[in-house]
Amino acid sequence: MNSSDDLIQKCLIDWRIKFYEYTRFKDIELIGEGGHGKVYRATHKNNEITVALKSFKSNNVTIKEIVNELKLHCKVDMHSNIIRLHGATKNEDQPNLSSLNYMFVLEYADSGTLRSYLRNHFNYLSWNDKINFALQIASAIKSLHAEDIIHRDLHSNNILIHQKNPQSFEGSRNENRTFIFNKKSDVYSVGVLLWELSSGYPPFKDDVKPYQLASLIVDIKNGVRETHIEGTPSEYIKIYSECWQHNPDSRPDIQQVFLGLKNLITNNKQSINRIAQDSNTLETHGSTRNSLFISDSTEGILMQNTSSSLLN
Ligand SMILES: Nc1ncnc2c1ncn2[C@@H]1O[C@H](COP(=O)(O)OP(=O)(O)OP(=O)(O)O)[C@@H](O)[C@H]1O
Repeated sequence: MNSSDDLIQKCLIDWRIKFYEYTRFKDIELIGEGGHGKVYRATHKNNEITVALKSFKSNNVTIKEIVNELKLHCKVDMHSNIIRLHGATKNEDQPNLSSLNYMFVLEYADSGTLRSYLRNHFNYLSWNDKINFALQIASAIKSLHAEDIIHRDLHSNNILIHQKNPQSFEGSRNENRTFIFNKKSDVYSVGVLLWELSSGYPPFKDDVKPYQLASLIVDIKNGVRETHIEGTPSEYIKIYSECWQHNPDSRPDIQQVFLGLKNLITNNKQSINRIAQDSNTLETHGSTRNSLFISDSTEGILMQNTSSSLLN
């Protein structure tokens, strides 16, 4: 055992993180790769639960960063919209590698990233679904900020969908970034995500050819923003426009964003009830009305971890 092993093992003990024997996993299959290393899907032999195993490339990540990421996961592990850390494992099949053959054992999200989900399913989403997704994102960031954790890298490829519920899953590991990030930077990113939920695609998607990138960045710094998508509820526009204000001090905090979205859902439900009542009244007078403009699927937030309704 080397000193890196010692550090990780100490962290597992201190933070009461469960260790799983690597041999207890079967059907291990590569499903993705990010800056830090590869991600595999696997099934635990005892209980048939599917998990994600996240590995680390020794060149790209330091032990300190891995230990920090473990601690971050532990701090926010209670939130249903943040991918749960089940524990850690170690791939002993590769004894020549450094201790970075440790892997995280994570909750598995079954429906890909938010960006790909929007690409494939946008036309099937009601406004209620979109606001519901927005609320879940705000709720996850609210719980990070409550622990004074800043995400710093929030975008639709960092949010995974599990049975239709978005789970924001990555605390940022990059401590050496040049930019200074604060909670209001996350709020800006939430504003951009809310716009993406209204459009189905990331901002300025047609303007980001390499030769246009530099001028686009200057434009954005000068306050240029995407145009609103027709049909977007005005209260929703107000929320994301406040989030992406140029001056960070003018942006709301995440709690305010969360409450704004929650009110929007409550108001929509009241509209639905009103329409349903109108509809009943009309039916008793011999006419029919099929005009529910928002499907009532907000239970997704309440029914986390059930097969029909959950949100990375
Ligand atoms: N818990 C998970 N469940 C299902 N798929 C996952 C999970 N974690 C990661 N993936 C898949 O693996 C891909 C890469 O994940 P990773 O965490 O490396 O993303 P990244 O944010 O691009 O990387 P980094 O944070 O290192 O820059 C994801 O885009 C996703 O498709």
